Amino acid sequence: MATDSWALAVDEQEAAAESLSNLHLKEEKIKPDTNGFKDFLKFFAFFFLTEDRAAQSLLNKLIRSNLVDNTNQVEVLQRDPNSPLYSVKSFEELRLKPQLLQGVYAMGFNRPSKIQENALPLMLAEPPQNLIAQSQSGTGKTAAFVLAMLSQVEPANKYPQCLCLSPTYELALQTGKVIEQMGKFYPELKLAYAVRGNKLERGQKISEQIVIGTPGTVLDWCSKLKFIDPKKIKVFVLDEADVMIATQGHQDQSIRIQRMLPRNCQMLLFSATFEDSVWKFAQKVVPDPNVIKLKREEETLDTIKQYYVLCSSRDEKFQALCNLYGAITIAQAMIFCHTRKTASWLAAELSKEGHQVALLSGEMMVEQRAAVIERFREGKEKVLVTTNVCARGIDVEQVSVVINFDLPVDKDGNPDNETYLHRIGRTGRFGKRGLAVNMVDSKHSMNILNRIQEHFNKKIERLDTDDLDEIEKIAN
Ligand SMILES: Nc1ncnc2c1ncn2[C@@H]1O[C@H](COP(=O)(O)OP(=O)(O)OP(=O)(O)O)[C@@H](O)[C@H]1O
Repeated sequence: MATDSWALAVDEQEAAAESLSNLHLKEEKIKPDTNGFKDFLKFFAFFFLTEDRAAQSLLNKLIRSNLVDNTNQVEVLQRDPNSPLYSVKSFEELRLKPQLLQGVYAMGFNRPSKIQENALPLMLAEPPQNLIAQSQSGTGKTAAFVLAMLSQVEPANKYPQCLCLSPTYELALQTGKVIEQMGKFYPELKLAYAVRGNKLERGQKISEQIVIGTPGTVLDWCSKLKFIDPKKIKVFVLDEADVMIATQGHQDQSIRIQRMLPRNCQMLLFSATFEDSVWKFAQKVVPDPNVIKLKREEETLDTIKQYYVLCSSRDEKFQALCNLYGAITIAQAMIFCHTRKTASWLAAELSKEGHQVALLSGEMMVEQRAAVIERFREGKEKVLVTTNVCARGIDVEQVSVVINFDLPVDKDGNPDNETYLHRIGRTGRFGKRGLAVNMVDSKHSMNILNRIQEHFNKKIERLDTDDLDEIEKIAN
């Protein structure tokens, strides 16, 4: 389970429990049905966990304007190991149609990203090859398959030839935007969205050459409503496979769509992660695949100075935080809390002290979260208080200090080392030095801190006034 999902689930459970206890106050005679409540929580957690993956993915897309750097090697497993392995260092080498090359350059792409170097020649080969590709979010997968689709379309044929599945309506719109941008100099090329709410007349046929949509609607359009003739599809893309299979029903619908396509249709599947379930699904929908993988860039703690501060209550932790701010100048800090209740309390207290504070938490709409992150990036706020929703995948270069107001724990109350790494990995990026301060307020949390130290085999020192000069240099 993704740890950020866990934090969301914590928040949702907290909210659910609260609203339920309010109900009990009003209707004292009604005894809670504890089993029913547990089922309700399970449903709640499941709903938010699956929703959360799609929301996180959308958030990443909204706040990202650049490629994510990755110096790891690309691993390529070819279907036919005897055929030469091609990779390209420039877009010209791909012999794209001039309108497309123009579109690529207009987007500001000078050269292919690491994953694109290998994926593009494979996807554009003659005959086109099937591909399963995995690389971390932001490494250029979307741009790669969009280019592949645009290259294979015959604009003169006024029927769907490329079909792309996305896990949600919002993600489909984002990919659609990339298609529109890249195909800007190709006016005869049209795109249709097969998403809920997009109602067409019965008996109508779609003339757009590219269709992007969610599995349920695409399935209806291909089978029941017959808006699309699946036998004419040349390229089938399954995007965000890891997010897709987290939603119930999407897996079956995708497989049913895939079964309707012609045998020689090119099948492409993309995913940011490759757990077993994704891999099994990928093999079901992509026959005879080539496989490309790019390992995630490892986060390390080498450039981060870690300290802890001993307190005895939440108020004392807050006081310690104020003392820290009083003692040193901190350029920009991210503060992590376990629940959104604590996060909003802390944000309010810090504001009262005169800090410019931004609050980011799970109940916000993705667009709102993206706007908060953008403002923080621009330096409009100097402190960002958040829960785990924000622990992953967000690059805010100027963050010099990360504060764990609450240490990260999993659902059983054990140290959550992965989340610790992701949280404090927000600082000390790109070779710069960073500072992490952990607030410890009980024997239990001291024990958690000790276990985190052991796990990473890195000493976390107690913060002492003698250290202030040293940490000021990092924090400012
Ligand atoms: N060759 C390139 N040169 C410069 N920028 C690029 C290149 N390819 C993609 N980008 C840009 O990098 C960002 C990330 O690319 P893209 O969205 O394709 O990644 P992704 O791997 O599909 O991410 P996600 O998994 O989140 O969908 C986008 O802003 C995109 O415009």
